[in-house]
Amino acid sequence: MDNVLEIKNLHIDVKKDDSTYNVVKDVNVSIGKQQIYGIVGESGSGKSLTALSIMGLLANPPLHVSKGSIQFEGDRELLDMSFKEMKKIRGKEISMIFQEPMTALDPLFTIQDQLMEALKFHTKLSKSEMKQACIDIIERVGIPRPKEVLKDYPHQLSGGMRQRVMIAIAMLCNPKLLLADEPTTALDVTIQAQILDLMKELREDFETSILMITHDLGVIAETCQRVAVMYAGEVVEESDVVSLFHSPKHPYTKGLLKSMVSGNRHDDLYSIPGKVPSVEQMPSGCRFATRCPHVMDICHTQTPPVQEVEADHTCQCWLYQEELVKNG
Ligand SMILES: Nc1ncnc2c1ncn2[C@@H]1O[C@H](COP(=O)(O)OP(=O)(O)OP(=O)(O)O)[C@@H](O)[C@H]1O
Repeated sequence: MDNVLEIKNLHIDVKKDDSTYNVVKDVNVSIGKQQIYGIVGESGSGKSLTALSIMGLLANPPLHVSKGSIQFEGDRELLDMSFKEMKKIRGKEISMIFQEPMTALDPLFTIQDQLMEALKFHTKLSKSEMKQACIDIIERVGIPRPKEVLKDYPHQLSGGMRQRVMIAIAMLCNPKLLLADEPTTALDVTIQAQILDLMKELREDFETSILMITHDLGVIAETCQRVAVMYAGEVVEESDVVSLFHSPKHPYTKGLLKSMVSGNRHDDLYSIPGKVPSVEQMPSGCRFATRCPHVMDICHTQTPPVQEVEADHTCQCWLYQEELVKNG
């Protein structure tokens, strides 16, 4: 499968006071055409920063990409593009939707104004063609009474409808890649399922690839083909979704799965002990060592290499480097 996006060795640093800390380290992710690719991890694992760096929207300063490459459609290096070049790509070729549509939609403008703004910037359609495009996309994302809804302001719509509007704006120019950062977290469970179904339909209709960012393995199971598990700024495991759920390798992934299963059963709720380390207190060696039930001496001092543990399934953990561990 051809890739629409390839992130290679991405490093993001943050400046705090007079020091520089690493927040995203050596991330490698390849998203295939029309694939839904998931990034999963707890809060603070670097998921959003990875997505923002694709859009060229990292808050710089204090954040900056210190190393790596992000190639769009084979040979277009996003990290080398100027602000002006990225502005042309954002909303047209790569779109993004966020957790809380209320913060992304402008409360002072109608839904139609906000859709028109994107069309005016990215297309040369006439006014009547633009109006029709607005009606069509609103209808396509499953909003009833499109003509009336276009005259509404964001606060007049429910949370689920606002998220549909965000998706409509994102899909308006038929992007090749949609970045979805926790798109259903703020919604109740039934609406969550509807929005995920809508995204799966749109991927097929628009032939779009989707990067799904979530802390919820349920969302990954429901929508994605491949997945990267991120912890403290690193991808600790990467594979196709079936392999991850049936044969998880990294102790962190196993912990996430255990908390998901016990959460569904409503019995003793399991959570991984401890919390993601702050950037100032990042452990040397394996970043998960302080929380890992299988921790060994080497984990505290040396970063484990990324290893292919099964076909097309990688893991960054000393447990899978037995020979190295034995031989010191
Ligand atoms: N503007 C910023 N200034 C300083 N540090 C930041 C900034 N944004 C993020 N960070 C730090 O970078 C790390 C990764 O943040 P990021 O938002 O990517 O995590 P995340 O996995 O998306 O979590 P969440 O789901 O809570 O957004 C966190 O430790 C966070 O404190």
